[in-house]
Parts: sequence; structure tokens; C-alpha cells
Amino acid sequence: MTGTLENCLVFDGPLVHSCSRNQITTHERALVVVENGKITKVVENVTGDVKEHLGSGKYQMKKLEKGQFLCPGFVDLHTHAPQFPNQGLGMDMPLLDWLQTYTFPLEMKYEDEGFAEKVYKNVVKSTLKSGTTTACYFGTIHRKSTTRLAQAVSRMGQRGLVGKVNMNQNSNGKYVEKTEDSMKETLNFIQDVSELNNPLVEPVITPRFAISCSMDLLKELGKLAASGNYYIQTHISENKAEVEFTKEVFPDQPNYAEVYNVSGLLTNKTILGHGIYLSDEEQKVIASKGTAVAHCPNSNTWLKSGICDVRKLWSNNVKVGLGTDIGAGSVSSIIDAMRSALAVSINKSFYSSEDYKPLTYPEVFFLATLGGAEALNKQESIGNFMVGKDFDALLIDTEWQNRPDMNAPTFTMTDHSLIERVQKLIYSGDDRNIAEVYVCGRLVSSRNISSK
Ligand SMILES: Nc1nc2[nH]cnc2c(=O)[nH]1
Ligand SMILES: [Zn+2]
Repeated sequence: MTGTLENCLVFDGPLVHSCSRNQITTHERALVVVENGKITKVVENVTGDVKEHLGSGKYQMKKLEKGQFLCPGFVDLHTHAPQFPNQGLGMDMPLLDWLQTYTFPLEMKYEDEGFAEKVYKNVVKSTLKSGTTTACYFGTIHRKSTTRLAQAVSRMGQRGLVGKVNMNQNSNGKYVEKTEDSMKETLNFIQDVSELNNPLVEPVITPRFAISCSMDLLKELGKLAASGNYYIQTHISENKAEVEFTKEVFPDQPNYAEVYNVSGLLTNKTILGHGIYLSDEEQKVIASKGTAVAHCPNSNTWLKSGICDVRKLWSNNVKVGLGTDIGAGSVSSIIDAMRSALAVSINKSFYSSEDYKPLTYPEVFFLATLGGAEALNKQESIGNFMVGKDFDALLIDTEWQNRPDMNAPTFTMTDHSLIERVQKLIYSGDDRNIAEVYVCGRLVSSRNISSK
């Protein structure tokens, strides 16, 4: 090992991660060596003096306290940064009414870059605090404001995929673009993001959903995505009325997925939000393209959109991860998304055939970490603690109440096993359990520091 004190960090403590869909791998005491943001060595069963495992190089040690463990950073595959001010509003409406009543009027305000700046820096701060190390953000139709979002992501050190929204029809008459402007500003946005010169921040081609884009615009966006191998994100089959409306707008296409397929928008870098009502036939096409679905269970419950059957997507070989979908979702934490995914799946099992097996907690942990990484085709660089990957990690504290300065009702120190602590995190955890957040080895959020 050849690191120096500045760029070589060694974590010493319990470690949990997902190496396959249905099992959580735990190590009671591991050493994770991080050099220049990458994991260069993992010692799984540590006994005795750490020096025996590390050799003589210079390094900075970080010893975890009782009740703490390392876990991979969370991946949020689908959220809307401009909608954070509306979190929890209009949840009693169905999707299309909610969009008209609450969402489009709020998104129109982002014409004002100053407003965008104020909101977006707090959005990134709060998602980092929740442990989201990788986020896929929808912006608004406004290029300059969406660039502010990308700048905030870059400045605060998050790994982010950021999209300027495209929509040229079926809006409220005001929140809409001309096709030509939509394309021109998308190109300008891609240029703005490339000027950040930050490999952690990438542009995403973002047609809002089929209804709000003409076939011409969808096809232009498909061509643009192919020209630069860019990520693509949109919504699909979230709500029954939306599916019906899509059929009316695109009568020549046999189904929703085909609208995107003929536009060149289904690729192995495409993330589709929701996918509740996709037929087997559509799922097979999506799988054949390597396209992924972002499961957003909290949003699907509050807007009464429906229940996405993750097992069926998996059985058709569709890649799946989790999304918080603020503001149709009400909570911006992926811990909540894991819990919601369990809850909707358990509820579904009550009304399904007896052999329907609800999702398990190792499976939702996979969705939140390695599943999200695979959905983005980033499994070579993030998702777990394999040597060679970037160190995107969370220092989880299951006994935060017992730390000095937390000013919380305390519980006596408990003797739970490591896997029981993981259960506590998934079934009852929140931001307070996240003591530190690292992206590519950089400490980007901590109980003790605040990001700018
Ligand atoms: N949940 C959700 N679905 C959409 N479909 C089109 N736009 C949106 C949006 O902003 N949120
Ligand atoms: Zn959405």
C-alpha cells in the first residue's frame, strides 16, 4: 500500500453490502482501504493488529463505534428537484389533476434562477443528508435553472444525473416549449454540464412523459441521446388515466412502451419511472433493450396510482431500483423507499395467490444499492464495496440516541447482532441514523458539518 496521510483512509468496523439480490453480506469487522476515492483493499475477517493487514504505508484510520456500520451509498433513480417545496401537498388527487393543480404551477416559478438557486442547494443538501450518494434528478423546462441544479450537485459532491425537462404539448397552456427551443436548450444544457468538468455529474435527456411530447420531439430526443450515448429518463404507465390518454395521443402505437421504443428512447442508459401497468410484452421489450424501471412505492401509494409488481419485472429480466419521486412521493429518503417497497409488496400479497412472495428486506436493500447501480449500468463503479469501485458509502449509526450532543431520549446500549441492526435501519430508520456520507471518498455530509 502506497497511500499518503491525505489521500489514504482506512475504515475499521462492521460492514454490510449486497452482492446478490436476496442476501445481505455482513462482516463483523472489516478494513476498507480508500485511496484517491477508490476502494483498493478490503480485509474481511480482521483479527489482531490492523498493521498486520495494512503494511507500513501512511494512512488515516477511522474506527467505527459500537452500533455503527458501513453500508453502500443509496441510489435514488427518480426524483424531481423543483417539486421539493410541494412535498406532501395534493396527495389526495390522482396524477393528472395533481400535475395541473400543484406541479405545473410550481415548476413555472423556476423561470426565476434566483428562486431555483435557493431551492436546489437545499434539495441537494437534504438528499445527501438522507444518504443519497447517487441521484437522478428531473429539473424543469428552464435550462438556466436546471444548470443551477447541476452546479449545486457538483459543488456539494453528489453523484448526479440531471435533466432539463422537455414538454411541447398537453400542458396547462403556459408551461410548455416550442419543439425547436426544447431541442436547442437541451443542447445548451448538455454543454453547461460538460463545462462543470466533473465526471460525477452527467446530463440526462428528460422527456417528461409521452403525453407531454409530440412524436417529433421524442424522436429528436432519441437521436440526440444516441449521438452522445446520454442517459434518458421519463415516466411510463404510472396511472390508468395516463395510459388511456397516451393511447389517444399516440393511436398508431400498440402500447405505451412502443411510443418510446420507436423514438429510440429505450436504451441500456434509460430509466423509466413507475411501470405499474406494463404488460408482459412491454416488459420484455424493455428488458431486451437493457432499460430499467425506477420503483417509486411511496408516490404510487399517495397518488393511488397502483402497485408495481417488482417480482414480475424481475421475472421478465427488467432491471429495477428505487425512486423517491418527490413531490408525488412525500419522503426524500431511500430508507423510506425501502420500507414503502416492503409495505406495498406485503399488502399486495394479501390480495394475490398464495404463492406470491412479498419482497424481503435483503431484496429492498439490494434495490437501494446494487440494484440502483445496475439500473444505471454503473455496477462497475458503485453499488457495493468490491475492490476497484468508488467509495460511495454511509456511516450508519444505529445508536445515535446514545451519542453526546444528540439531545435525544436515550436507550440503553443494546446487544443486537449486525444483521439485526440492518433490520432496525430498514424498518425504523431515518436521516438520524446517517452519521457520515462519502462520495468517491470525499466526506460530503456529516452530522458535524454542513455542506454549502
Ligand atoms: N409522479 C410524477 N409523474 C409524472 N408524470 C409526468 N410528470 C410527472 C411528475 O412530475 N411526477
Ligand atoms: Zn416522477
